[in-house]
Amino acid sequence: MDSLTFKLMEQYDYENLFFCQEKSVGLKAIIAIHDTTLGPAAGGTRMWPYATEEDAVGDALRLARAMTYKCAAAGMNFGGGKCVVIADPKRDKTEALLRTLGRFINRLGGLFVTGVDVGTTVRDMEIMRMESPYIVTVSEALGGPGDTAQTTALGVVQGIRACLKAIYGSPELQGRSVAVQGVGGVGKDVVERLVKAGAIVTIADVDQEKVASVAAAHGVRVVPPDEIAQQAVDVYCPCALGAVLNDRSIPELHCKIVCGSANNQLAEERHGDMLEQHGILYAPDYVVNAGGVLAGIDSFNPGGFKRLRAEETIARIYETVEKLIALARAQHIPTYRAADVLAEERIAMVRQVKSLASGAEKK
Ligand SMILES: NC(=O)c1ccc[n+]([C@@H]2O[C@H](COP(=O)([O-])OP(=O)(O)OC[C@H]3O[C@@H](n4cnc5c(N)ncnc54)[C@H](O)[C@@H]3O)[C@@H](O)[C@H]2O)c1
Repeated sequence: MDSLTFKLMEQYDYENLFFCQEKSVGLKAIIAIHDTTLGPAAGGTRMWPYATEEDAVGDALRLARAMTYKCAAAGMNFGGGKCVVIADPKRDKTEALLRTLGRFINRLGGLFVTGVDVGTTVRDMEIMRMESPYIVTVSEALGGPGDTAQTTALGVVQGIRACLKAIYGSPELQGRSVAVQGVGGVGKDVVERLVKAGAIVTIADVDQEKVASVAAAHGVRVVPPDEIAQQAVDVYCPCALGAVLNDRSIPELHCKIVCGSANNQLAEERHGDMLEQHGILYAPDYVVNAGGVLAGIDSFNPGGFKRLRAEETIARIYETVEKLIALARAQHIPTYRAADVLAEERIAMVRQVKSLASGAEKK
């Protein structure tokens, strides 16, 4: 009889689930590999004090599958994976734990490549990198992109431009109004790019120090955190939390476009349909926030990470968003669904190409 774990894996056709354990350093980690049709599985390493093992397995599987779609839609030759470490990043993180995890990842021989996620930092990746070359978001000095907030911000702004083109016929930011929720790593850089391009920006953050520093640097308007989503603007740009698009918030939105970096913005998939019914164009989060992963993956190109080359690739998020909006319009489906269709079609195409090529090799 199948175990619960196999049932979970069968649900979305996962390839592998690796459990990594080393009692002497307090390491308990799970690496989920969803689909490697396009190439090795890419995904961050998350450290979180999960209440139960089931929660950790569930998170690893869910996040690995999301990475398959993110990589496929972004045109990467990588599949989806994720590593979760069951630990409290404030209390349990040690060099020994990180290096041991690095060794486990190395043992997979490149099946899984990883970088920073919730609860881990560039410095942690540099420690893991001592044990494995398959750790990517290290500093530029070590051949990686370093902090990926700026590259993620570039992708978000490209997404905003593509949406503006679809709604107003021009991608110009000059004179367009944008409400940015959260001015942390990504949001701060989004604001800088928007202001430079002549947009009228309003910001909010629960951290008053961050708000004050961004407002002073760019002269943007500040509103309280609970008012940012309701601003009458062209674009609402969530760069803080997930699930901000829900039954309560959507009827209160006064924007034409939602495009931001926050992960899992739709509380449920049906909220993507609800946005459509309200006449709001939604740029799927996993498409527009792929800049960080694209930067990390660039490290595998000849000569290691090159900022200019990575930025050129990230700038193509504009074309991806354009393409998925066109598909959504042609097939009368919401944009979140169109993004999934794009990703699924690309995986199916590569699967077919690979089967043709292996057929040719046999001849
Ligand atoms: N950093 C990346 O490369 C990257 C890549 C992909 C996706 N993302 C996602 O983008 C989002 C932002 O990432 P980040 O790296 O800038 O994180 P961050 O922690 O640096 O910034 C988040 C900011 O949101 C603020 N915030 C929290 N709750 C808020 C609220 N209710 N209202 C307003 N502001 C609030 C925080 O104070 C913080 O300043 C996250 O959802 C993250 O998962 C980030």
